[in-house]
Amino acid sequence: MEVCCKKGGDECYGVQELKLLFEISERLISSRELNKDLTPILRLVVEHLGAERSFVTILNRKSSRIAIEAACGLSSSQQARGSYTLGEGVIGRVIELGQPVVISEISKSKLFVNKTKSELTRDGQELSFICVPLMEDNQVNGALSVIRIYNPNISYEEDVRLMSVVGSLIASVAHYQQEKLEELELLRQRNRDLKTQLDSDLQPKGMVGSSGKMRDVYGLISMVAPTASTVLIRGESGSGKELIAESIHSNSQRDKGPMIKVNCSALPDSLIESELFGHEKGAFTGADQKRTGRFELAHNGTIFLDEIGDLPQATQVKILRILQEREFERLGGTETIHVDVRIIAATNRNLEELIESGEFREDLFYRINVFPVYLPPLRDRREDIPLLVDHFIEKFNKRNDANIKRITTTALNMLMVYSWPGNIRELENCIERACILSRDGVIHSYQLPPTLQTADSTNTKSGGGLMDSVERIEKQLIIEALTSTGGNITRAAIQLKVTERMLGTRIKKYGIDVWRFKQVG
Ligand SMILES: Nc1ncnc2c1ncn2[C@@H]1O[C@H](COP(=O)(O)OP(=O)(O)OP(=O)(O)O)[C@@H](O)[C@H]1O
Repeated sequence: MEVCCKKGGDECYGVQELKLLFEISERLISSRELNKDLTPILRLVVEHLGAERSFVTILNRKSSRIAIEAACGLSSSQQARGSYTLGEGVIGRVIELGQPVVISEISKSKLFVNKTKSELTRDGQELSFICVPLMEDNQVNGALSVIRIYNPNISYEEDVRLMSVVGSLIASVAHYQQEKLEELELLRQRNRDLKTQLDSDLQPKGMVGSSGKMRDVYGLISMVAPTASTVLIRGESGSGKELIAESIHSNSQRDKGPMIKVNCSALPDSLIESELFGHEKGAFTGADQKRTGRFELAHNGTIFLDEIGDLPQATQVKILRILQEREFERLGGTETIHVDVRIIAATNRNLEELIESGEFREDLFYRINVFPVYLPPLRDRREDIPLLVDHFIEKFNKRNDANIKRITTTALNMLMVYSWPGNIRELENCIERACILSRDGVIHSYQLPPTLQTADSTNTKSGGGLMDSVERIEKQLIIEALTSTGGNITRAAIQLKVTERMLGTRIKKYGIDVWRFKQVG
């Protein structure tokens, strides 16, 4: 096949052209992000044509604005300035009319608006501007432009022809990628909407935490709440069992009915039955009036039996009967009382072990263990800590009419590494205390309780004396200042209101590695 050969030399122009187009199409086909991959393609065009610069402008159909998408030979500020309206300047006109335009000497042209504020001549030589439309399906989506040194002996026809081919390659891939991106963005948006809807549907009111483990719990709650099933909530003390019970009740069909709470471990054995089932007048010494028990009070609602593992054996039998037959008698009474009550039980004890040791009835266990919900301890869902901290700060700000704005990174880090044996209750107390201690609207690490001030979390050896505590606080303050100033000793010293020299001495004394705080990039 004979290739159109306009120039002589080692390699004829037609073969070079084909090579260029082949390389450009290969790059375009394998491109994943066109705007990133366009610059090397423009570089190839610039090199091939011996040009100065080249850039691609894209028309945004919604705003009718034209902006530079990628460039070779333009600085980022020049690129940012390259914004046109339809019909404005050469580029605006090419895109509006869908026709190529060539300006042989741009310094003499009125049409060339030079929005990018680039040089109009190069070393005293005139520059030419060649601009072709990017067409796809008879629609103009943008333009490909090249600026090269003016040479009256070169025909621009060749350049326009080559650039039109490159332009149509870019346009078809851009169009395809644009469609794919729009489709992907649409799917992402739909996914986000569904997720938000699902999260807000599932997350019970007043419950904070979006960790995977908590989302599983929310899922279980949303499934079991509308049913009449007995629920057993298991989890360590302070992990939020009562909150879960409340949300099961408020999301059930009994939400208009009462929610009665009984802490089975708080009542002595002698009182528990009278508390739960009530008593008739004269049932025992001191029972000078009839009393309605909690089960009766919970009629048409929910009863929450907290710490069910602490119930005495005799009471366990009566609860079993209620679960099976929904009936009981008051202490000292003969009348059988029927109730419509949903039971939610909770425990932080190992019921299986209690069954083994004979302290808990196996038949009752199977009756209450219909739908167990296991609440993970806080140390297993540390990602919820920042959200919980914000939640509690807001809660205490409201309650105390205070204005605590934030917690320092060091303090938050200490909360993140602590093991939280008392779970969310302990975290809540810890934040309440720190909010009271804070004097500058910020929670600092030294305002956290001593249990958190361990060698592990502060990286200091713990000691018991006053001087040890002072040193620990001093070190923490220095670390916080270095963290907030990105390791800038001058600014850290100003923040701490000490001289740089004094700060330097302390940094040395505590062996603080300042480089650790330097911001990268
Ligand atoms: N997910 C949560 N979001 C916000 N606050 C929570 C959450 N979980 C628990 N809390 C708060 O933590 C405290 C302890 O929670 P709760 O009383 O429900 O724990 P518990 O497991 O029932 O404790 P115990 O076993 O000691 O009875 C409460 O003040 C509660 O409001």
